[in-house]
Amino acid sequence: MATSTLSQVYRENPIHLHHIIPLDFNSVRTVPDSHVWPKSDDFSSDHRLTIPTIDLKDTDAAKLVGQACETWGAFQVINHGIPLNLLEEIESETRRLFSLPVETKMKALREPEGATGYGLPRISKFFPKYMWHEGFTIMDSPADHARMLWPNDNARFCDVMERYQKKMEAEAEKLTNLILGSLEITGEDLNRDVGSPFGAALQLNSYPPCPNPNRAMGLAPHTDTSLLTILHQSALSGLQIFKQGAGWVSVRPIAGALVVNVGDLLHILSNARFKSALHRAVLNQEGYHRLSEAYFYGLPSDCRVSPLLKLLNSGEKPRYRSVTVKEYVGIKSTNFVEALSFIRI
Ligand SMILES: O=C(O)CCC(=O)C(=O)O
Ligand SMILES: [Fe+2]
Repeated sequence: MATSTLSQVYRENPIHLHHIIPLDFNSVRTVPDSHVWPKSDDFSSDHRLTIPTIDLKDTDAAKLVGQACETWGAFQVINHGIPLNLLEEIESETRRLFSLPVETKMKALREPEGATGYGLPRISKFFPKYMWHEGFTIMDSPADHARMLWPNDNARFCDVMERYQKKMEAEAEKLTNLILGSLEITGEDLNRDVGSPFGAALQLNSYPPCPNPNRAMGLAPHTDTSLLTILHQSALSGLQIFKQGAGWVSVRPIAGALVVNVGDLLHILSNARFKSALHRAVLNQEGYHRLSEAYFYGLPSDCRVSPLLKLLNSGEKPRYRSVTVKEYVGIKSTNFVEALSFIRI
């Protein structure tokens, strides 16, 4: 297998254990002070505005995804070709994992310098308060951690995760070609500039029922360090995208749809034509357990990214200097949402 994009870099940027171990969410009746976020933050989003939903069978799909990436940095897709029963399977295996007793989940805890396994979101270290979130990260095969969770009964989990990653890889490649196609850039142009193959990670997210969802944060605002991210969310709203001039906008769950968002790497390659979407997840108000599965489609750590040659040849001035993925992930792991401005020309 190709080296995973992030695993080497994470090894060089270890995280302290207290930023890895999630709370035992079942054992608390009130939100502990460590998890209370400032009241001033408004978690609601009551306007009707939302990201576009694009039918991939539409003959105009390339144009529509291009527009959505320019104006929102995110959109939903239907008729994407991922079988509905696979979406149901990934959700039910995600639920099975997070429903395990906390002592069992702790057996698969991510190592301080590791990239995969159970734990808090990596972005926790940037915030003074903890998030109401537990996650499980997979790169390539989940077998090692799955064996710690289910010593004798992990075949189904591994099978679903592996099939899902394969389908997502093909879907992500198709979407990347469609998005770049809207700029008349082909897969070959991309390969010439950045090389291949791609690197990826699958992140399972769990937002347990919260005694006071208005004072706790599911997943704090961030952009993804991917080319693009494909997210499947359970039938509960929670994901919000920040839109300049409008504020936080909710992404309504549509049964069978997938959410796609532009990550920082595509932002750089497109010379900021496509915007990496600032997004967050708020908690369910009715006390339901929300789940999501995010597939990060990125580039291996030694790839060099800069605005694509074809754009520059057409007269655009580069807005970002060239960086390796490894270097960019390092910049992001210290500067977080400011990372792009550190490489701006
Ligand atoms: O759960 C969600 O809706 C968002 C997840 C997300 O942004 C992520 O995993 O990076
Ligand atoms: Fe994200």
